[in-house]
Amino acid sequence: MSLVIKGAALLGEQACDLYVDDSGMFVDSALDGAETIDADGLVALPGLVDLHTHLREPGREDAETVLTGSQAAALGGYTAILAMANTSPVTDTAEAATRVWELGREAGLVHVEPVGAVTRGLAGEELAELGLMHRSRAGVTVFSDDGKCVHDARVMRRALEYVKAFGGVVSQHSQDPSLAGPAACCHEGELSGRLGLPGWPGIAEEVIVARDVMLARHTGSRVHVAHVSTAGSVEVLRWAKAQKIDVTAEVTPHHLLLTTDLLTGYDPTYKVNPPLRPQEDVDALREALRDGTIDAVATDHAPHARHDKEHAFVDAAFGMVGLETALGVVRTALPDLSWSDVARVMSTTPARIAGLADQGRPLAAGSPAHVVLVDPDAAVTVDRDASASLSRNNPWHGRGLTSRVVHTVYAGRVTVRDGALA
Ligand SMILES: NC(=O)N[C@@H](CC(=O)O)C(=O)O
Repeated sequence: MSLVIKGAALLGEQACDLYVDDSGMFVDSALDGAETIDADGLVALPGLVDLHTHLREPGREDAETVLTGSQAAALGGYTAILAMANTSPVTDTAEAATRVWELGREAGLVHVEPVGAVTRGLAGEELAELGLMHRSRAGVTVFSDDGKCVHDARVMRRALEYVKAFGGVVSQHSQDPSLAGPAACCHEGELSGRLGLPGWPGIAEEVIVARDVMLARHTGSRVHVAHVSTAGSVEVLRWAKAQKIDVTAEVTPHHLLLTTDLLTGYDPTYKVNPPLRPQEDVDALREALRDGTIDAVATDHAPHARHDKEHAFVDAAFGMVGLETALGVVRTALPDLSWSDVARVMSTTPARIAGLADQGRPLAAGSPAHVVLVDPDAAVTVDRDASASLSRNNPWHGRGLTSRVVHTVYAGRVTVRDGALA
């Protein structure tokens, strides 16, 4: 079915019409019998790309499946997501990666790109089948033990050397386990002491970021820093970029807006890894995203079933859902960010980091038609029960956010129409 998208403001600038042919490509003129989408007053951006999504299939289909995660992604304006490897079983073989890729194609709502584990079983010891995963139909190029840090420097070095051969990248969960162990659950500071919660100090992140930057320089390979959360990590990244070291970084929407004082009520909804930090860190992260020190926004969408989250704070699972709210949170946290900068940090750059040549492309003839149409001024009150995700661990419930995803088009197919799954 061909499409005409009428009157959308491209990247918030001049309004024009976009034409899509029945093969899902943008073309120069309207085709006969095309469906019309009225986009008057809406901003058009290239479909969003998420470098960091946890789908729970296989293993925990009660918390999320590839289909429900894809639905949540489409509702959030995404046309591609990278599915993290910490499923059960772990995505550490070519077969496992291919299966996730196939499930994504069957769901058909966004491109689902499997992330391969760096080490077998995420155990941090032996490298997983990196080359076989890359050569599989899934064509894995991003590798991560996310949820766990590749803490052994020798293993990290070998992984970087290995993936360099085929242009892969290692996305690191930076958490030195000797500085922030398994019990650490709250930013270490005056508040963690007062609440009696085991602290997760910023330095546990920063020492790994610093080490990995040096390993990237030494190997000439590519490191991506997942969910940066501290001002100290930003300083290291700023230095590394000035040295032209091949390192990129992402920040989550929640680390751009929420702070550690939310933990005073011991509500596990706010338990996340890395933890929420003080306002000084939030300010540094915003500044780093504006000036390009941090390259991308990635959701770290981490759905959890109620019975894994509703526990005493120390025992509850880490994580928050975020696909459906990411754009609104970014707009609320950084209202001065231009639409072309939003497109850069939520689509173009993440697509480049993940090597997704079909995504994050200009909205122009010759590109695949992946587009999100946003009402820039809408005020939305988040309702966790109106979500497509199977999980309800939503820290934005009841909060007001600016801007609303109205329509999403993936490969020329309308996946979201008027804010609902098409
Ligand atoms: N980000 C989170 O808080 N949780 C992640 C894994 C992790 O990074 O701990 C998850 O898989 O639930």
